Amino acid sequence: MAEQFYKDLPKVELHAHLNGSISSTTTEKLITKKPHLSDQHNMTVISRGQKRTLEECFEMFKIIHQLTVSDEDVFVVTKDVVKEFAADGVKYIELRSTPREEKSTGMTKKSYVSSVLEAIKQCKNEGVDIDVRFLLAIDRRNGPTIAMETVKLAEEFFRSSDGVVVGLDLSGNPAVGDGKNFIAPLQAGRNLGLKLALHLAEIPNQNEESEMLLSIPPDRIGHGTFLHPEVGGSQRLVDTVKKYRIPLELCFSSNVKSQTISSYDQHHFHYWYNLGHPCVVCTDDKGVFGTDLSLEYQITASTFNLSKTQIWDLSYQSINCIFAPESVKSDLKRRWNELKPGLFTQD
Ligand SMILES: CNc1ncnc2c1ncn2[C@@H]1O[C@H](COP(=O)(O)O)[C@@H](O)[C@H]1O
Ligand SMILES: [Zn+2]
Repeated sequence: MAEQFYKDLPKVELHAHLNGSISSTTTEKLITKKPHLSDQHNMTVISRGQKRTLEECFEMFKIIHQLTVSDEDVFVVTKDVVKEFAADGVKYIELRSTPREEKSTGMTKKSYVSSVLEAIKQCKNEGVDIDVRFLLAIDRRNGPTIAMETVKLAEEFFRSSDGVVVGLDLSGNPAVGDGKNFIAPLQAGRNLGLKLALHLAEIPNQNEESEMLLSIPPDRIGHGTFLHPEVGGSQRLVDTVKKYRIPLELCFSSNVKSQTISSYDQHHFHYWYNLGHPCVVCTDDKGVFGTDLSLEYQITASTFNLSKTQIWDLSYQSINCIFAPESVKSDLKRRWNELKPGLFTQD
């Protein structure tokens, strides 16, 4: 549990996968309806001090996906996840999720997205204090044809969701498939006005793929762990990211627990933060990695010795990286400034 300062700090969450963000309370709720999966419960979260390989994490997602197989499941999960982020002091979130179909329950990719959006709408109507936007995710293991279908679906909801659907994500096991196959669908999405948040260089030795994906260019980068030369990336990749000033979504617990990074102090936050490059602290999968955004900010502060003012600035700067329009950014900045005095008179 994070200290009160980090909980009270108003925060923006820009990298959260819906099915990776399910809390153990919600998992229990889902398992009650699916007793045959009851022995899977402890398979959905990596406990404190434990680690897995990234490959093992993707096995965990297969188990979690068995728990969310109907529109009702997706609706329940979205509502709970949104409320949990709000309770943690997150004021603006961009959730992302891969539309899935399930013949046995009649769930289609379209109804999946509708269920997510309905849950978001209900949270708003209930007065939950958080602005929620949504990115449709492309899972790289499903290939470019499905990716193009996802872009089409995103386009439909982009037009009809009153600004809630703002873009596309490229994710999934980075060791599967080739990123260059997704350039065309991603570019098509971009031409439609959808913003792009792409997982990039989450594992080593993907310089060629990273270079191609950066040429689009994306609006934000997920992880970017192996972009810089010190870890086998290249100066050219760094220069491209700097040239376009593409913000990085950084997820400490995710990278350490899935072992793409050996320890917190080795995290590439250090490299990019020292360059003055936009860095956004995120959770990735708060359920799987047993974390929340407050804790991720606290880890950032304690690992890199950042003052409360520096942490405040980090949170404030993240507002510049959201996909919602400028007017939303101004509103959030006003909100942050209103909350600031209360936060700094506590000690
Ligand atoms: C740990 N690092 C990661 N790297 C890449 N992709 C990840 C990921 N963590 C999650 N996902 C992606 O998000 C899906 C689960 O949420 P949704 O079913 O879409 O809501 C995973 O199946 C994977 O495609
Ligand atoms: Zn991710």
